[in-house]
This record gives sequence, C-alpha cells and structure tokens, in this order.
Amino acid sequence: MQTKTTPGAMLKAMREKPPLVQCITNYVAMNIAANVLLAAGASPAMVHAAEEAGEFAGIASALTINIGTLSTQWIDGMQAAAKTAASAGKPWVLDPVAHYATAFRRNAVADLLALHPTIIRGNASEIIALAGGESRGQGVDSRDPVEQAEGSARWLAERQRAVVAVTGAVDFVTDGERAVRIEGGSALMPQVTALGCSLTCLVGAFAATAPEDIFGATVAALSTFAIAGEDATLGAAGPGSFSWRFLDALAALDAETLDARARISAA
Ligand SMILES: Nc1ncnc2c1ncn2[C@@H]1O[C@H](COP(=O)(O)OP(=O)(O)O)[C@@H](O)[C@H]1O
Ligand SMILES: Cc1ncsc1CCOP(=O)(O)O
Ligand SMILES: [Mg+2]
Repeated sequence: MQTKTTPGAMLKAMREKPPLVQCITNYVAMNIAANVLLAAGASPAMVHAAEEAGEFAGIASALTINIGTLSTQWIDGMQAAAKTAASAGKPWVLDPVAHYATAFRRNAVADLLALHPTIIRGNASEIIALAGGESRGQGVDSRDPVEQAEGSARWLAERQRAVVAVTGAVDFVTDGERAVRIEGGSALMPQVTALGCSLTCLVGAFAATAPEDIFGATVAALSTFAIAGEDATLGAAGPGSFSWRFLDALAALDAETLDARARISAA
C-alpha cells in the first residue's frame, strides 16, 4: 500500500483515486468550492436537501458542513448527513461561518458539535467564539489574528476530540496534543469570497483520502492552499485575476513542489 505521510503524497493519492466529497455549503461558495475540488483532483457533490442528504452521506467518502446561508430545511439535511457520516465512521468537517452572529446560527452549531465533527475549520474570530471567548468578527469576516485563537483552538480540540484548523495570515492546526503553523498564502485570499469555505471542502477531500491520518490530512489541505495562493499572486492584478489564477495554480501544483515548498513548523 502507498504511504501517505506527506502533503505531496496525500495530494498524489487523491488524484489517483478521486474521493467523492459531499459538500453542504452555502449559496455563495457552491460554485467556487466545487471548482477548487475539481482543480485539486477530488470529486465534489453539493447535496443538501433533507430528503436525500443522509442517504448521500452513505455513498460519499467524506462530508463537509458549512452554515453560511442557513435555513431550517438545510439544518435538517445537515443533521441527517452528519448522523450518517458519524455512524459510518466517515470523516466530516464543520465550518461554523459567523456562528456568533445570531441565536439561530449558535443553536445550529451547538447541535452539530454534539454530532462530533472530525475536523473544525474556521477563521480566528469563529474559533475564539466557539471556545467561549470574545471575538471581534464582523459577519463572515475575521477581525482577530490567528495567534490570538491558538489557545481557543487547543481547548476546542481537546473538548471536542477533533482536529481544529484556524486560518488567516499564518494557519494553525491542532488535535489538542500536536500543533503546527503553516505559512504561505496571499493577502488577496480574504478578498475573494468563499475561499475559506472552499478550503473546508478541500479538507474533507484530503480527509477522505487519508482517514487514518486526520491531522496530517488537514495540514496537507492547508499547505496546498498556502502554496497555490502564493503562486496565484504572481501576476495577479487584484482579487478578480487572483481568483482564476488560484484555480489554475491548484491544478498545476504537483506533489514534489508541494513537499519542497510547504512551510510547516511545530507550534
Ligand atoms: N493575510 C493572509 N495572508 C495569507 N493567506 C491568508 C491571509 N488571510 C487568509 N489567508 C488564507 O486564506 C484561506 C482562507 O482563510 P480565511 O480567510 O481565514 O477563511 P474565511 O474565508 O473562512 O474567513 C486560507 O488558506 C488562509 O491561509
Ligand atoms: C459572504 C457570505 N455570506 C454568507 S456565507 C458567505 C461566504 C463566506 O465565505 P468565507 O467564509 O470563505 O469568507
Ligand atoms: Mg469562513
């Protein structure tokens, strides 16, 4: 069996056997997130209806749930899919977009946390608030530095027994015991809507490829975004051209380049 011990090896394995990833994401993110998964080498399916989301989770290799554009009907689909994934032992990722903004979102996230997400991926403001801290987030946008969220992430990872990924200028990943920082990316990334949501879906794709190493899979997904983000910045005139360059950079990124350039350090 092929060993998938590095981000590059995981990227290669994903492309050799593209995993089916069920993405319950928001209306803003659906198109770009599906394109991100295709460019990286995975097979996305945006399936959220309550009537089928649970059944679909039975055939997907991983599930991602994002509460960006929430409604009661969507919550039913999220709950059904998460229950199927959890009982089948399949990895599922939670993206708690702006959960601090309203009671509706807070309640939905509390109910999803009770279904034990394998991975939680959010920006710094979201992770600080999820751990009960004072966050300065504004709607879906973070207003806090990642450094400030590291303690919250460690606490949340221990409490939830999940891998927690906090993204921003320098990303942070922890499972409560191990922790790393990942450098790279571009200041243009938060200027393009739904790139964080797309990353959540890609974390699901890597988790489907390496379910035996959820921490490593999360680090691999974030590293892939970091290097593709750097490449897409070259020649980009602004967020518009960055956006399409980013898809091209993801598709062009190979395993060797990823391993040679990923900047991952113990935290
Ligand atoms: N200032 C920055 N410099 C470099 N990369 C960034 C910066 N801000 C965000 N990113 C990258 O953008 C991606 C999305 O993260 P983020 O913007 O934190 O998520 P969200 O869109 O959910 O708020 C991640 O890959 C992250 O590393
Ligand atoms: C703008 C917006 N509004 C509701 S969801 C959404 C997209 C948020 O995307 P991201 O969290 O990746 O910035
Ligand atoms: Mg987000």
